[in-house]
Amino acid sequence: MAAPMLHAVRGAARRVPRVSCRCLSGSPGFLAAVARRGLFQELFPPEGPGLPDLLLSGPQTVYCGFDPTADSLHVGNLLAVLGLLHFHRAGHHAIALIGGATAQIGDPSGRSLEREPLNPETLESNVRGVRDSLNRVFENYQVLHGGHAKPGATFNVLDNASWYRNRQPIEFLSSVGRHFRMGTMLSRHSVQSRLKTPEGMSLTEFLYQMFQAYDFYHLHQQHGCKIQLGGNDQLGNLMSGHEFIHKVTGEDVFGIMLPLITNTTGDKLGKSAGNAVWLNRERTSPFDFYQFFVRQKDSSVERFLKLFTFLPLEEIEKIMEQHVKEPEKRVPQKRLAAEVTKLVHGKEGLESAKRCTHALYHSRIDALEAMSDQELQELFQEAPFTESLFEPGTRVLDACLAVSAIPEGARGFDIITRGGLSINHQKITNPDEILVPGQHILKNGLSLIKVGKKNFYILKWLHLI
Ligand SMILES: Nc1ncnc2c1ncn2[C@@H]1O[C@H](COP(=O)(O)OP(=O)(O)OP(=O)(O)O)[C@@H](O)[C@H]1O
Ligand SMILES: N[C@@H](Cc1ccc(O)cc1)C(=O)O
Repeated sequence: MAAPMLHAVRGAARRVPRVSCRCLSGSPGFLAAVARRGLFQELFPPEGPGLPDLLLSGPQTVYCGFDPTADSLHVGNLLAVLGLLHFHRAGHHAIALIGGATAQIGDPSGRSLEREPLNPETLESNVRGVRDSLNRVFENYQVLHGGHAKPGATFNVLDNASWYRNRQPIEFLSSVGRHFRMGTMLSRHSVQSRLKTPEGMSLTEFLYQMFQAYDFYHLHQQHGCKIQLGGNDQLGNLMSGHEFIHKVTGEDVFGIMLPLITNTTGDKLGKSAGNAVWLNRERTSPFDFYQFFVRQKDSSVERFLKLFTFLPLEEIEKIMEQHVKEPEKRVPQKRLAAEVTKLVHGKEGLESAKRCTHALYHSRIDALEAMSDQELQELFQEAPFTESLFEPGTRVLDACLAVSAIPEGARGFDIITRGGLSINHQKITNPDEILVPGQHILKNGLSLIKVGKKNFYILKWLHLI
């Protein structure tokens, strides 16, 4: 069936101020509460009866898009997912939109170079990975915080490839493209900054804003969606959606910008900067994920507790008061890490992260013994993993040679006698010592061999009696 022609509503083509954001903390109710956490930073457009009134009028539909340009979401994107979950808690309908179509175009916002095109297999596996990130975070949120959500709220994951699949380019350009003005599109920051570079910008990327605007329109028509969330690099795209929808329906829709999470050098955490902390275990293990938050500086931990957790602000205040008295305990960092790891990897993921922390930093044998093969490989990513048949009478020296932890001959022998070796966190100085199950070999069949300060080797013994 042909898509209906879109007509501009008479008198609706008004000009929207180019940069018109304002702080939300003065707004009433739910918006103010989330703005106080620092999560909802700015609103677009600021004038008119506005978003606060719309939210008071009943449950609304809100969306945020994620382009599957990698096979997992990351910590920067998590903030946008949390924005959606705050809406869900307040009884609204949240849509996480996977940009299966827009990822093939590539958003120029915040990028100095055009993205490489994605081949169909990579795209398919990225869509799967992003869907997995979104579903897992939502399932964990349901288990941990679902009891606080107002009844009736929904959370859906959609893919914009589903509404572009059967569109014809000529029909699309003639019905949608004619509502976009070149001057306005050219004025976007994402376009201006790229036009100044020697490579310039392709038509494909230039048109990205039209597709994101059309997504908003589609969700507005099909799901009554009037609110779009995005990091503050998305302002231009949100404005395009607002202008387009206003032109063809005469209705007002809203954009809410979230702050961008940056690293210590001020770069946006994400795929493009190559510094992403991923939400999928295959890319960042629960242990590394947990440690990322444990390592946060005192200067950012309070802000992160407000942004990345659902802890009430009063509780965060108390945690910070305790921190002033006992900073060495790093209570806020540990609480932050525990809350976010639970949300992303579930309770089991948090337990795994803690087991790995105890095994690595506190030399705890019981933690090492309880670790699965997957955890071991995640924790000692660089460590060679060797499987070997156990034979009674095997010496420490034989085990070390089997995993090439020491060189053959006198040099290897010396490393052990001079105290450079430990097995399962116990120092061993006699190369001829016989391996004893229960001591050198843990119940899970493991010997963790360490040479020097940080060279780990994992030896998994098979056929232990
Ligand atoms: N570091 C970040 N802090 C806050 N929001 C972020 C961050 N990174 C991405 N987002 C937001 O997540 C949403 C989805 O972004 P997208 O899928 O394009 O990822 P991205 O990391 O921005 O990609 P890239 O780094 O390749 O530009 C957008 O609203 C974007 O603004
Ligand atoms: N343009 C967004 C992702 C997105 C895709 C489609 C949308 O409809 C909305 C947002 C980004 O790159 O961060």
